[in-house]
Amino acid sequence: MIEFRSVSKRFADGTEAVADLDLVIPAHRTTVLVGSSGSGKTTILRMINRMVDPTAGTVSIDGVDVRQRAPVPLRRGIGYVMQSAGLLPHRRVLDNVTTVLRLAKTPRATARERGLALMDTVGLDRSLARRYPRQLSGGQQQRVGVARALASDPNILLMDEPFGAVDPIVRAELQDELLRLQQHLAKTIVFVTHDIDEAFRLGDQVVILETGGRIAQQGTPADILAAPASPFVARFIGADRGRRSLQVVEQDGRRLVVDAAGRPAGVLDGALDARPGGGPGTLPDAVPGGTPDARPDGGGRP
Ligand SMILES: Nc1ncnc2c1ncn2[C@@H]1O[C@H](COP(=O)(O)OP(=O)(O)OP(=O)(O)O)[C@@H](O)[C@H]1O
Repeated sequence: MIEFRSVSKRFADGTEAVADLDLVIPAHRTTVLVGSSGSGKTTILRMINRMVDPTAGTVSIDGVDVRQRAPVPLRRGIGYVMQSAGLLPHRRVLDNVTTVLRLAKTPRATARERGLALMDTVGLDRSLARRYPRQLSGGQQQRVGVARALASDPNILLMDEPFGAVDPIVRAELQDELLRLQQHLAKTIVFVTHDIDEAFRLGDQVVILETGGRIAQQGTPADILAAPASPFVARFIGADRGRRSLQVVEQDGRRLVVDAAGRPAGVLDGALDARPGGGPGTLPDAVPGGTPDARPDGGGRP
């Protein structure tokens, strides 16, 4: 668990990036910090691995104040992924992935094996191991960045707008990959983004920040969608513009879900009201297991 207690950060020029922040980040979950530019997200993230030290308050990991830890070993034990991937341009992909292992004097063959296994983990073909970063696509570079961050098997992974520079399709792929990875790895992930859709997709906990790192609302995506805590939050999540409202319309005998602008978002699964008398929103209370095919006697089909 990572805990911020009464944490403030004032930079030398007087900018108060974070003011009196109290925040608990649970272990083995993904917490997403989301907010507009300048709301202090990066500063909060960097106080965890001491790239920035607070001017007041304490940041602790599992009850230990991070200031009791020397910055370099602390950082080596915490994965960090940035928007630009931050790869070393003159080193091959595999060498980038194994940077931390080499610093820790891991034997060459062991580091190599681990590096290749990490490439598998993040969905990178091993044939790319000998390429240089410039010979990869933006999405592939980000995967290398994630593999490198996982190399020391850290408990904590800090991700600062990691998918901000890739196109929407690749971004969605990377988000899927992260969700898949996290199911197996269960790291404590702190993820920074501007994008509320990305926050809702990835976050077990979402923290919406206003200027000065003030928490406008924190909770699960469902909590926040169901009850935005203020007009600011409603605006931020698009609820005030009806952007989040979905409706069901009938077309060609199928029931489509459309968004506020009338764009199709999907087809409503017919299983919910397939029985006689079923209407919109009817639960399948007469069908054990949820769908006819799931009946223990196999009686769903003729
Ligand atoms: N080294 C610094 N010196 C002075 N001010 C800084 C420094 N780093 C950040 N700030 C200021 O602190 C505030 C918070 O910055 P921070 O980068 O944490 O915000 P952010 O929410 O991550 O923004 P963005 O989404 O644009 O990256 C901003 O006003 C920024 O200009």
